[in-house]
Amino acid sequence: MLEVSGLNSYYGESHILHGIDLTVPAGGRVALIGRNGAGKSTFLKSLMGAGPTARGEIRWDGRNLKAMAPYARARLGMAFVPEDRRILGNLTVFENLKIVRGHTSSGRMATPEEILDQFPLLKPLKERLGGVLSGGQQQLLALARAEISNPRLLLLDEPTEGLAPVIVENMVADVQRICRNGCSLLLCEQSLWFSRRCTDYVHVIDSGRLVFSGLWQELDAAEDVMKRYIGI
Ligand SMILES: Nc1ncnc2c1ncn2[C@@H]1O[C@H](COP(=O)(O)OP(=O)(O)OP(=O)(O)O)[C@@H](O)[C@H]1O
Repeated sequence: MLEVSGLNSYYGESHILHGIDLTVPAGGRVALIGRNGAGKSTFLKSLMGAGPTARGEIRWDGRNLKAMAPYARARLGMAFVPEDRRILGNLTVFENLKIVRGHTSSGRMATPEEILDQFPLLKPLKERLGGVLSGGQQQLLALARAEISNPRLLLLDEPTEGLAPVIVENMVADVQRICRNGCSLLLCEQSLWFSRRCTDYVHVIDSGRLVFSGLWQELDAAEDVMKRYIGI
């Protein structure tokens, strides 16, 4: 479904990503893990065409996305949840969900009420302004907002950063449910605990280069990679 090959990304003169090859098949659940500054956010922003200058191939169902604006990529079914979540602070939880538009190839979109039924921690906060939610509540809302658009691929940028363990545990169940409903996942994370529960395949990135790609059990066996790039 998503095929990236030879991706190089730049901020001005700064060359951040170096020749990334990565595929997310339909129904696939893929993690990209790495330390702060390794290039995870830059990779997701490159996929969305939002920020860095990207060279190389980004294909969606075989179609090159190069000339496509971010909103057009979203309409293909890519739902990007950025690290800063972008919740609209002056709108309520309900309104934040109400304003989402689905991608054109999707079937019927869920209603905000239906989505809130899936997020029991969010449901009682329906009338609360986005700006007064806790970090964890905002992250759940960002996930609900992504799910309501009925995406084919969910792109999550460090969803667990700064969140309480109980929220993170809840989020595992939410992400697993979204994937069970047929959505593919590309998860950028530093949390190994969360990543291994949500994905089957893992890439490790360091200084803008992939230094490992394989199954989780293969990563567990690659002690040098664990020590050198993940600090375990
Ligand atoms: N807008 C920008 N302009 C210039 N350089 C940037 C910009 N955003 C990020 N960088 C640099 O690109 C490199 C990769 O950053 P990126 O945010 O992609 O890393 P990351 O793996 O997502 O880590 P983090 O968890 O800290 O966000 C870093 O060296 C960072 O300083």
